Amino acid sequence: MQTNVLDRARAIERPTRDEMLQRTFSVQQFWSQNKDLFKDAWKEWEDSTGQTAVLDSSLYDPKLRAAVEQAWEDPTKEGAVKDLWEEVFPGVYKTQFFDPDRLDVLRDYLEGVADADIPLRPPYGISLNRGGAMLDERSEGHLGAPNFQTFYRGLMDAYMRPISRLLFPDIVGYDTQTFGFSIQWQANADTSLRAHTDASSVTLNINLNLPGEDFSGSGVRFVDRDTRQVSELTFAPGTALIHHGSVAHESMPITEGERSNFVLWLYGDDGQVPRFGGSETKLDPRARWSVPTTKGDGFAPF
Ligand SMILES: O=C(O)CCC(=O)C(=O)O
Ligand SMILES: [Fe+2]
Repeated sequence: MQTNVLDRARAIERPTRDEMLQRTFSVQQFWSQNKDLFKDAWKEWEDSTGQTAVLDSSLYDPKLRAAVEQAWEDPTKEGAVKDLWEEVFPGVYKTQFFDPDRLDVLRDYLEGVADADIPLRPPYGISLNRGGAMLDERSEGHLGAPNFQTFYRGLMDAYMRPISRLLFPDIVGYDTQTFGFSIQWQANADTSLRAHTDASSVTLNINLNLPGEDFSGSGVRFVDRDTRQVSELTFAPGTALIHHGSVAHESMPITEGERSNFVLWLYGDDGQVPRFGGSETKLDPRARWSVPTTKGDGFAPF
């Protein structure tokens, strides 16, 4: 009997939590063998469910969006983008990234994604985050819905890369490749993450909590390698932190409620990241506000 790809994807037997936690070879095989099926299923899901939520630029904070759009039109005005970021710890900047009043659109969409019941691969980097999903098309089991992928691409190309180049000039040239995942911290489930650095040039960490969707704990503690200064930073709905992947950080335990974030990475071809204390390329603003022609290399850090 002929069944459609969506039904086939939904019916497929999935790896157990235990297998995922143990990272058995069969789990890896599951994602690689069903790659094309899941890709087709996401397309069919989007077409057949008449997804009405449109993920577009209206999700961004209006001030950030206006400044970024102006910089794309006239890169000499990029200073207005930089001015929106506050250095809240040495080498860590914060801004209002998404509009808190529009976040429900994104969250409703992500709920629809979960309800689609197409297998999604949780990030198993430093520790398995069972409520999260891989976002970049380089990752097997990623959120492959075309509408989401268009939004994600715009976020990386139109926002993250030029902003990163502006705040961290040394990452220029180490920014061709994109990677991303969502995470969810929840009391009594996945609650924290030990101190680590990211294998990225730059990490953009955006909070997706809705206004009033409160949580306790779950700050991110940063450590300055020169001074050993330690600060715990907290997220309000739609705010983002951006930092070199080399800045050590640790997610403190969540004790109440939930916290959802997008964690987005840039790095160079072959996983290259800038050398600490390396030289900075002087870039013409026009070069900063551009998209590299290099293709994704298909390599996934985890
Ligand atoms: O808890 C956070 O928001 C940070 C997560 C993080 O550092 C990571 O997933 O690499
Ligand atoms: Fe991290």
